[in-house]
Amino acid sequence: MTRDLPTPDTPMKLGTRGSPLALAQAHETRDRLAAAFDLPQEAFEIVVIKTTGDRIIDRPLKEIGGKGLFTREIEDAMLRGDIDIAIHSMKDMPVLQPEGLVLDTYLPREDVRDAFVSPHVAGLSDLPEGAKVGTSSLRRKAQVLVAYPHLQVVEFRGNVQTRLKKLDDGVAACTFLAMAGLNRLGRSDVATAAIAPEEMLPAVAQGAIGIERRADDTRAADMLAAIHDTPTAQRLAAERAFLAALDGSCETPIAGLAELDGGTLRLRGEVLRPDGSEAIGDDQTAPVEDGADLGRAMAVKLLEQAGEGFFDWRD
Ligand SMILES: NCc1[nH]cc(CCC(=O)O)c1CC(=O)O
Repeated sequence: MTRDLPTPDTPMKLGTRGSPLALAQAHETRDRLAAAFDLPQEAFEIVVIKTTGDRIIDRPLKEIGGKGLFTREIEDAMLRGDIDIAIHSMKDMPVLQPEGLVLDTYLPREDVRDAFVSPHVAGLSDLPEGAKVGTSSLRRKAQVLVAYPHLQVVEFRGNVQTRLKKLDDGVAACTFLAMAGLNRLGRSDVATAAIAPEEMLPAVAQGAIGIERRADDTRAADMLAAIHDTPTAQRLAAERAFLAALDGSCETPIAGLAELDGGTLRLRGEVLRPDGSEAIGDDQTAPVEDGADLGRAMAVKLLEQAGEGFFDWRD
């Protein structure tokens, strides 16, 4: 493969969205590849692709197309050959990829927890009746309302700076951000507190970076194998099987977290009514090689418990 390695004249093209977090993730990927193959940074070119999801920032995501909104255009660029690989937050990735593309390389996972962010209080339990919680995440909204039905949830989008400004302006009393994103941006100072998974189970694949390639690109496959993190892959196999079996494509609040202890995988999963009136969870272990089966079985069990109409809602 050595003869095929990228050079500054023929760089490998890394496709990414242009947000500060997306760029930090692309830089991390470039640095890991450069180190693994002893190549200069110039052997990699970071190509920013503007997506519809990035352009429309004033409407709720579910109105403009939901999942895939931030990834489809990047995948099209890769299928055209404009880029060689694409770097994604796995949390935002649909469970199935388009024909001709493969998504099976993961970098070591960051902190999986959600951060509580507030200029006013230390935690959700300190907020008074009717206080506004800003989030555009259906999962976080439902989780907040299940535990704190006296709070009010308001739509909240934008990057870290925008959200902090909104908090300053009093649009909401607090918000949530993934610890992983804050850490990767070097902004863990923004977090008032990291929320334990027992209190707010994170989104499936939160904190994980995935790298997608064309199925027939053997050089990309060989190069990505050198920076792949197997424990992250084992955890995501269980979480994403859980999500897929729940049909996570629909606008459903779902949380899931797999953790490893030696050869044993522990999976916690949760489904919530979108209005936050009910949550159903499960917590099971299995040998790590059975993670995907565990995820599917847990989904089936929770769907059975939830029953008809659990996910129906009007907003
Ligand atoms: N949906 C947006 C998104 N996708 C990934 C992250 C954070 C990084 C991660 O979870 O890997 C975020 C922002 C957030 O939830 O704060």
